[in-house]
Amino acid sequence: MTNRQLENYRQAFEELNSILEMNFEAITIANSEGIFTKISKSFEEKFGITQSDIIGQSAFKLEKEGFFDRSVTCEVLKKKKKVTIIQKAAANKILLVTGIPIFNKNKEIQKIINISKDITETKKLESDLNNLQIEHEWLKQELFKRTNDKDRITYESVAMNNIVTLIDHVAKMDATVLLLGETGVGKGFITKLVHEKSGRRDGPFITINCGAIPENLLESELFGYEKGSFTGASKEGKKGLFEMAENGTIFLDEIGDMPLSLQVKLLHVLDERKVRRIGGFKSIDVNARVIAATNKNLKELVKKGDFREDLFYRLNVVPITIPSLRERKEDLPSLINMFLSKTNNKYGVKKTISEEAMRSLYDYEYPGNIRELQNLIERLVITTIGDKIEAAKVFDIIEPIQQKNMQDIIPLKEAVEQLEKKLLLSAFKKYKTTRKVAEALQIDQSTVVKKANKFQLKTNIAKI
Ligand SMILES: Nc1ncnc2c1ncn2[C@@H]1O[C@H](COP(=O)(O)OP(=O)(O)OP(=O)(O)O)[C@@H](O)[C@H]1O
Repeated sequence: MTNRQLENYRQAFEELNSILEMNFEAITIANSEGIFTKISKSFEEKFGITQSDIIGQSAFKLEKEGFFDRSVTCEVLKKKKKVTIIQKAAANKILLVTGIPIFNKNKEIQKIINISKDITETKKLESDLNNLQIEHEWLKQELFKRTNDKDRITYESVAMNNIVTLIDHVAKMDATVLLLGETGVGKGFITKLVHEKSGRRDGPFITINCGAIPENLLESELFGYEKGSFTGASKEGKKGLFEMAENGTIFLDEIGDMPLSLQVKLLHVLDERKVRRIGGFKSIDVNARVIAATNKNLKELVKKGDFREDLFYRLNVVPITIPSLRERKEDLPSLINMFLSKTNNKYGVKKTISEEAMRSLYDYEYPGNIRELQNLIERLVITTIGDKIEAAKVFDIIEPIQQKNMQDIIPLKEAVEQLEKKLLLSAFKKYKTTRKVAEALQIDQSTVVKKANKFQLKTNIAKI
């Protein structure tokens, strides 16, 4: 080698070293066996890895030991070409590494130069952006749902969640639904939901309270009449509600109060899917989904002969029992907040509820269920002078109601059952398990389970 060649090599070596000393790129160099021979100063500084950690070490060994999750040097040696990968390295760093093979004249890999860029921050930003995009999408959907469904169903309880799941499923089928439950639990509300979730949502939603209308009027309302069919009938005749509900849903509220004579007619309409107006001879096709509701025990009415058994089975295709508010107190806080915000909006005020007031609202039994809660919140908002509804105000309203309820004369058996149910509820709230409840009430555990089932207490009963 001439002096000049030697000098050229020395200069090239110095140039390479000064590149490696520069602070902008993190570089490592490995030989044809994947052993690291050099690392740049910036590599040391950026990733806190010292020469002694890596020089003389095999990339294969470091990969195996988990020094980094995958090695670009190994991949270049395998693929024999330039490779770019994302690598998880020490100190939770994420690196974008490009490995460039340097070939000798026999086209064998002589060295591999790896250039690493720290993209930890970029990756984090990318993941944050991704999360934000998901959140944004969710919020958009939620906003859409809320603006398109102003009277959204509010619940937290497992019992109501099961009902909503069932409704989602049943709504799409055209089956008759029978809603059962105490007054004010939301039977009408749920019926509307079934209609809105069904394929009939663009059709009419017709409601009739079968208990509030005199028998002869109810008949003409439901089935319509032909002109001149009775004194006082309009000259043109009138369409009945079944006809008006064409392609939609008809909600027969308080079905338990429907007079027996009309029950026969209703059964006929349900069986034949045809209706005949009063005074008419023509049968008119009926294409309406029927949803019925009652707060009465239909089986008892059947036993007493007040409700037709065949109609009961005809309606009881999909029975859904909505539990009372007492049995799903988990729903109370969100219902209270929802009614509070609705009432605030209605009256243009911004009342809040103190924690203690919230607790007293929670402890109340709500014989009138959600309707009573709704009215109670409205009364509280209207009668509270300041901005905060306090417990004293709640008691002002609740206590007289409670006293009134106590004064009601009801059959002794019913009163005893009410007390039993109340006791069981309080005991479950406190003791959680049937064993402890049985101990506290000094009865058998099997009696506790039997009574909890009888009263449909949807407590998460742990049978221990
Ligand atoms: N889960 C709910 N979320 C929000 N509002 C509800 C809910 N359930 C019921 N409501 C509201 O409570 C009130 C009473 O409900 P609804 O009239 O449907 O009860 P009901 O069981 O049909 O009563 P009744 O047997 O006396 O006819 C309504 O104003 C309804 O909008």
